[in-house]
Amino acid sequence: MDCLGVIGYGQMGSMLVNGFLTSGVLQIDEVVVSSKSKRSLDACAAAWPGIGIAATNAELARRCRTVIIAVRPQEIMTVLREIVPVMDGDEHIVSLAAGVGLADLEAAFTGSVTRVVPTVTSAVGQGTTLICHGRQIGMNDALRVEGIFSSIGDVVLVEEDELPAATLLSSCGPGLLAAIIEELAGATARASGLSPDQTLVLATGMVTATAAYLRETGEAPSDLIRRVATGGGITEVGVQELRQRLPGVFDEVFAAMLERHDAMGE
Ligand SMILES: NC(=O)c1ccc[n+]([C@@H]2O[C@H](COP(=O)([O-])OP(=O)(O)OC[C@H]3O[C@@H](n4cnc5c(N)ncnc54)[C@H](OP(=O)(O)O)[C@@H]3O)[C@@H](O)[C@H]2O)c1
Ligand code: PRO
Repeated sequence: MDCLGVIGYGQMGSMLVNGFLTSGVLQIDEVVVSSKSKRSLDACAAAWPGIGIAATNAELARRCRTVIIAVRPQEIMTVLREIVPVMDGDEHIVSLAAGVGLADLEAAFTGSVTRVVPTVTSAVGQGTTLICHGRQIGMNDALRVEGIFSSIGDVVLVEEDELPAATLLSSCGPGLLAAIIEELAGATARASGLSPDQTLVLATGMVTATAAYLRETGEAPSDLIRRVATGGGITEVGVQELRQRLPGVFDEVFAAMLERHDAMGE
């Protein structure tokens, strides 16, 4: 059987195992997991009775043709040094490590390699997984991985030089937006008698509805702003403030994050 292995049962590893098994794209006897700690492996075995548990990363690599490496970028080369010697070379390695380039991955493993950048929102079946295949990828491996990740949300293929900024938007974005929602809800609570819990419900409802409106109508954000901001009314004051300050803030935020992204692979 062509098993899929997940090395690292942390935030992403556990989210992917849950997503693939819940969606039904993979069956329980098609998935094998390894992780550093017994605690994570016990949590996995408890959540998914019958799932394959490998005692070592090398054992997982011997059992699986497709191997997703979901450890932190600083740890991926150690993992590759453990698994590559026991592999035949016709397997497919899928790296989630942000900032670790195909050149480094392909230097460690000369077979099929793919970089995948998932997003935490796939836990609720929403959001976009970015995929960038390496030079040695075959059609079957490419389609298999794209199909598996399609089961937990949208999939977009990107070139490697597009990956850093796209990662910031698709994958770091939920964290950025959560920080903005926190501020919107906090400002509302401070300016009203509403509790933080109440304003958080209002804020998440408004953000979800706004994204749905833009997606469903196809209107540009500037069109929506024109609809909301009645001339001489309230919204235009706020939008004017934000338009003055936000481009600079976001350029600075992106510059800092891109610098960190590029340093992750070092
Ligand atoms: N979080 C995101 O939203 C996100 C999005 C896109 C890409 N990524 C990428 O996904 C990767 C994982 O991120 P994460 O947020 O899931 O990190 P995380 O929660 O820290 O999980 C990393 C896991 O790796 C395991 N691990 C560490 N060394 C290992 C080894 N030698 N062998 C086997 N397992 C090992 C740890 O295992 P134990 O728990 O057993 O100690 C831990 O559970 C990173 O490369 C990150 O860049 C993350
Ligand atoms: N989460 C990982 C990080 O913050 C990679 C993209 C999203 O490093």
